Amino acid sequence: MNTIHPQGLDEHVAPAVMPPAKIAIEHLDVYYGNFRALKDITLTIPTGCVTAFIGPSGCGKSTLLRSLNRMQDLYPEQRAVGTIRLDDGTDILAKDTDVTLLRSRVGMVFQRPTPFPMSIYDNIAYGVRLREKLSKSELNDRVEWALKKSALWDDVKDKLEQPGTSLSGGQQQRLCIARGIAVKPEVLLLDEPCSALDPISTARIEDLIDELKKDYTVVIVTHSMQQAARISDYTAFMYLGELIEFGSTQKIFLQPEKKATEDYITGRFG
Ligand SMILES: Nc1ncnc2c1ncn2[C@@H]1O[C@H](COP(=O)(O)OP(=O)(O)OP(=O)(O)O)[C@@H](O)[C@H]1O
Repeated sequence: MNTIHPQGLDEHVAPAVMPPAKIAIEHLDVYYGNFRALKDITLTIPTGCVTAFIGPSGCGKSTLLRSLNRMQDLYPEQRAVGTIRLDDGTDILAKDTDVTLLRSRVGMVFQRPTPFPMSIYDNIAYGVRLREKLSKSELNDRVEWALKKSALWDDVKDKLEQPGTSLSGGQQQRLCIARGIAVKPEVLLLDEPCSALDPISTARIEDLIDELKKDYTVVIVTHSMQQAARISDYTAFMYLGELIEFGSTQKIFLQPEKKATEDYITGRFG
């Protein structure tokens, strides 16, 4: 089979047995008005791994990612139908599920860095204050912890009162990741987190994702197959709203079972 062997692929050998599901998606359809953007998706997201969603533009990667913390709720014309369960049995799409609590368990970082219009410190502390009653020193510790985890502490420790928007693009994205992990989510959803970044900032975020999977389950949408190969343990290939193939990243890149996957991986379309 004619496949490519991207750099970094060898470093990510998925466990021989797939870890238990952190999130189990069953028969998921998502609609924008009458348009069915996701078609009968069934997929498990393994615990403590990085799972990448890849596929050509418009195939439904972001739609699938956004359904994992019910972003569709924010738009009346969008509708998700099916079942998505967390490992403790929480039915993510159920009407009576507490969406605020869900989003603190399943956090999201967007494509473009979106610091809040407040200080670096408050960008991190804001979500924590909403959810937990911490003393000032506990809050300071949490802010420091999140900034250290996001490899940003050394850059900002002397200017925590400056606006988040005063940072560079790459630093702002690390700030958004710090904000995401400060509330201690179980799952971190990353929607093309490097698309607005230069190669050096991208490399730092990729290193960070590698670190984060020690504590979190990470799901990432990426346009870059090289990036998927470098950082993910499992890969889901999507096409026209369907899940075509899911497996270890090694297998998807080196021995895809479906012709469409092979064609995409080898650059014949997309
Ligand atoms: N707000 C919306 N209203 C109507 N249709 C939408 C909306 N957002 C996405 N779609 C459609 O749903 C389908 C899936 O879009 P989605 O953004 O999930 O794809 P994607 O794979 O993430 O694409 P890209 O790689 O370009 O970001 C596409 O056909 C898109 O046109």
